Amino acid sequence: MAAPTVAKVTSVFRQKLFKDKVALVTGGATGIGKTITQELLYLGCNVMIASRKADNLKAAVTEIQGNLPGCDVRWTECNIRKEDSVKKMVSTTLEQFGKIDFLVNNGGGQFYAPTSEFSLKGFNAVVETNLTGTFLCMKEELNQSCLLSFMQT
Ligand SMILES: CCCCC/C=C/C(=O)SCCNC(=O)CCNC(=O)[C@H](O)C(C)(C)COP(=O)(O)OP(=O)(O)OC[C@H]1O[C@@H](n2cnc3c(N)ncnc32)[C@H](O)[C@@H]1OP(=O)(O)O
Ligand SMILES: NC(=O)C1=CN([C@@H]2O[C@H](COP(=O)(O)OP(=O)(O)OC[C@H]3O[C@@H](n4cnc5c(N)ncnc54)[C@H](OP(=O)(O)O)[C@@H]3O)[C@@H](O)[C@H]2O)C=CC1
Repeated sequence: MAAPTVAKVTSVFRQKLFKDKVALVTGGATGIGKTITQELLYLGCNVMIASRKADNLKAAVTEIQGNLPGCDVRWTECNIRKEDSVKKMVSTTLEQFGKIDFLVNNGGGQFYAPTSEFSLKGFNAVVETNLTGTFLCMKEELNQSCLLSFMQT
């Protein structure tokens, strides 16, 4: 007897619950963001993933398309710390998909170090990414389109 096929992507929610919705996921090429992206695709969303590293984004799109054949996942480069880059990310997504229903503010991170050894430049990089970057994404989404925003950082 053949071994049962194990689904690579599943959800506790009904498949196609978000049919034809559009989601924009920052940091969607890696880690938690990639997992969120795949669940949204499984639920029927079309998804734009965005972050700084084009190589990561391209590799993620290829991997995800292998896991979920026929899904519509695309990528665009963006540094969420830069306002012009965020504006371009949002306008590119709207040009390609026509709307944005969900914004997932997943892009971000931190350095692991004792406070005594943490440089001000490093601290500022974390604040500019997690706080300012998330603010810029939410502001631009609200100005150009978005209905719902999920905070994570
Ligand atoms: C503490 C428990 C938390 C548990 C919950 C959270 C878990 C997680 O977040 S899991 C991991 C998430 N992923 C990451 O953190 C991935 C890496 N993070 C990023 O890429 C973030 O965007 C970033 C904001 C943390 C980094 O931004 P980025 O602009 O890419 O940073 P730079 O490389 O340009 O560095 C800026 C500046 O900071 C200096 N620096 C490097 N390491 C440290 C350190 N340990 N402490 C202080 N400062 C550090 C770095 O040297 C740069 O300065 P210059 O070298 O003078 O340019
Ligand atoms: N793992 C954990 O235990 C926890 C994680 N978190 C948060 O969840 C989120 C995802 O973390 P995780 O999946 O673990 O880590 P990852 O490092 O895999 O994900 C971080 C993502 O953020 C992107 N990113 C970082 N800086 C920028 C930027 N300036 N502009 C655009 N994108 C950026 C990275 O892409 P690129 O480098 O290509 O820009 C990367 O894809 C982060 O915000 C993290 O702080 C929160 C609590 C716990």
